[in-house]
Amino acid sequence: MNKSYPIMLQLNGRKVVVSGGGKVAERKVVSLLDTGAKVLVVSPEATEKLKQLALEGKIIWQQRSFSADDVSDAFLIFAATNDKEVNQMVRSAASDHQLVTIADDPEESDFHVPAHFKRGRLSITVSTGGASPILASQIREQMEQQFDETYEEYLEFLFKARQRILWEVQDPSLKRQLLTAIISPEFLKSKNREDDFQKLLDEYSL
Ligand SMILES: C[C@@]1(CC(=O)O)c2cc3[nH]c(cc4nc(cc5[nH]c(cc(n2)[C@H]1CCC(=O)O)[C@@](C)(CC(=O)O)[C@@H]5CCC(=O)O)C(CC(=O)O)=C4CCC(=O)O)c(CCC(=O)O)c3CC(=O)O
Ligand SMILES: NC(=O)C1=CN([C@@H]2O[C@H](COP(=O)(O)OP(=O)(O)OC[C@H]3O[C@@H](n4cnc5c(N)ncnc54)[C@H](O)[C@@H]3O)[C@@H](O)[C@H]2O)C=CC1
Repeated sequence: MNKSYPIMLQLNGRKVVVSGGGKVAERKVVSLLDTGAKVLVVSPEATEKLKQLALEGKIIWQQRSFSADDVSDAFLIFAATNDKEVNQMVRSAASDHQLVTIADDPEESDFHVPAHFKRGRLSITVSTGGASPILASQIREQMEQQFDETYEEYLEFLFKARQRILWEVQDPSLKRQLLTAIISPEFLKSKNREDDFQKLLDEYSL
């Protein structure tokens, strides 16, 4: 049974330590870039991409082997070296309250990274609980087709329209009706969402 609990973490300003600088480390680091996390990569070698990110000041790369005190004030920790013993050393260096993921040991990890993508405020994540990362990746690709770029603007519209409904409508059932109406395919496809929304509000004299 999969007992894991899905959450969206706010990492802004938090320290995230990645041990290892290979392709797995790179994939995890790239997906951390827009979170505002302070990413420290500790690894004797790094991919070209990681080196470039370090040069641009987007991450810090310390070119050396992992040492236990690297994780002392980290919020999230990725053990992503190709050395099982080093990865276990990272696990042992962390305290119980720190969140650790070990690239080659899902059972001993506090969290897994799901396949994911964003369309503005919409975030879609897919987890197979370690059964098949490739299936997770494939489902993510299918979802990317279904929820294409148009969703970014649509979500902004929904956000603003919802705020207005919450402010202006007192009656709970009308509120629900309007909140449901704005997610209809007509609004998704409309070229004049704001006008259509205003017309809808006018119908109810709002
Ligand atoms: C448990 C988990 C822990 C974690 O890393 O968080 C984990 C573990 C392992 N992955 C392994 C292999 C591969 N992982 C990928 C790809 C991804 N792996 C990701 C997540 C996760 N991988 C977590 C579970 C997620 C879930 O199942 O829901 C994704 C979704 C997210 C990301 O990494 O950002 C990203 C796709 C991103 C995307 O496309 O969207 C590929 C495909 C490729 O590289 O193209 C392969 C090769 C094919 C294969 O082996 O299946 C191995 C064996 C290593 C070895 O052989 O030594 C282990 C260890 C083990 O299973 O023991
Ligand atoms: N969780 C996942 O998504 C996946 C996990 N894996 C597993 O992840 C691990 C890493 O895979 P890759 O990135 O492909 O390997 P890689 O060989 O490309 O990179 C390994 C990195 O670890 C670094 N390293 C080695 N010893 C170190 C030490 N003592 N301290 C700090 N860094 C050290 C190396 O310099 C190198 O940068 C493997 O154990 C593999 O089994 C592989 C594929 C996917």
